Amino acid sequence: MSAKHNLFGTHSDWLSHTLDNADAPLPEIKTLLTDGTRISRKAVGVLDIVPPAGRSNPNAEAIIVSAGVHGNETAPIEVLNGLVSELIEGDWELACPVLLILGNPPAMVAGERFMEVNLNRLFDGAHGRSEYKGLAEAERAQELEEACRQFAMANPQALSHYDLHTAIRPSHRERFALYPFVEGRRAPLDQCDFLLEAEVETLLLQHKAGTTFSSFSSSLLKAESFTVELGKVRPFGQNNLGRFSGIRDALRRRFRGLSAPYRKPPFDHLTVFEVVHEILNTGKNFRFHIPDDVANFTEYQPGTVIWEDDETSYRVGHSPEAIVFPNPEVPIGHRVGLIIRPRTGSDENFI
Ligand SMILES: O=C(O)CCC(=O)N[C@@H](CCC(=O)O)C(=O)O
Ligand SMILES: [Zn+2]
Repeated sequence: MSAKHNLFGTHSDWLSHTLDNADAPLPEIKTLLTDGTRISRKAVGVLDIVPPAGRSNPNAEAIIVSAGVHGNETAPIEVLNGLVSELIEGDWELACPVLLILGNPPAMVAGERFMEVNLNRLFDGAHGRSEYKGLAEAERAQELEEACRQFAMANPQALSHYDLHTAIRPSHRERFALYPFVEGRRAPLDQCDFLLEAEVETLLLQHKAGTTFSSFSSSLLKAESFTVELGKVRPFGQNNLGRFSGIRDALRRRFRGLSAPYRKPPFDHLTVFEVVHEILNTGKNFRFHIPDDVANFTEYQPGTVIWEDDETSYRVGHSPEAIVFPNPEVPIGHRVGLIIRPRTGSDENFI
């Protein structure tokens, strides 16, 4: 079934339509696929897709998947675009409502992480702060929050959100997920199974709520949300998509409402770390003592000074700690990196 539809104008697919209309305030447009699946393009890069009434949703769920919240993290964008093309071509049938998002189209066109301000620091209402007034990324954060809210209200099933990224630095662990902090929350077994199915074998437990997209959906929409890091930042067309087949196949399986496959080695258990410290650029003569290009999960021994400023410093505690996302080139108040250590006493079945 090759569906005739008007979603992408003259463009061959969702991604080329999004890139070509990156700055356009397009009105909502709806279409019906030949199998009765309804697709609404809510805004540029935002597709709300609902299976036909009466089709069973065996996992009783609704799913939000976002990519391109950072414009230069292109592989997950290509993965999501491929899944949309498959669905529209009728290669498989959708079982559950999905909201698919390409987060920052102007930054995708520019091949940049962001244009004026990091979109992934503007959620959970942070877009309303006076310093972000009038910035396109603040408006986009608000638009995405609203699209997610409407989707969650229209679909009261169990909600999951996967915000797909790739990392700036190399990494000793190629794929890892971050689980936003919500008081008392523990990652359910079926979410751990999904991460392993996607070949994500490492989980980082955040220690406090933040203003990322996954933190917003987790705390405000009560979704099971994860930021998922799937490899390294590369420009469009330069990704080895073979390295992203895990997430592609796992998402397709979920979209089709199939049950999870059994865990298979080497992806049969998650290694869990907890965030123990968030490094912020304090602006008070802030000095970062980690080289710029160090790989994620590089370990530091007890006593190592990680950063200092004119008032305070951070030193590794009694056991080794590792760095994730080292990046001192951020504005004052923004995250320079996360300090993590292996979680002790984790329960294999219920993290
Ligand atoms: O590689 C890097 O330094 C950044 C990769 C990235 O964009 N990571 C996300 C993580 C969001 C979270 O903490 O959930 C980000 O920094 O926004
Ligand atoms: Zn990112």
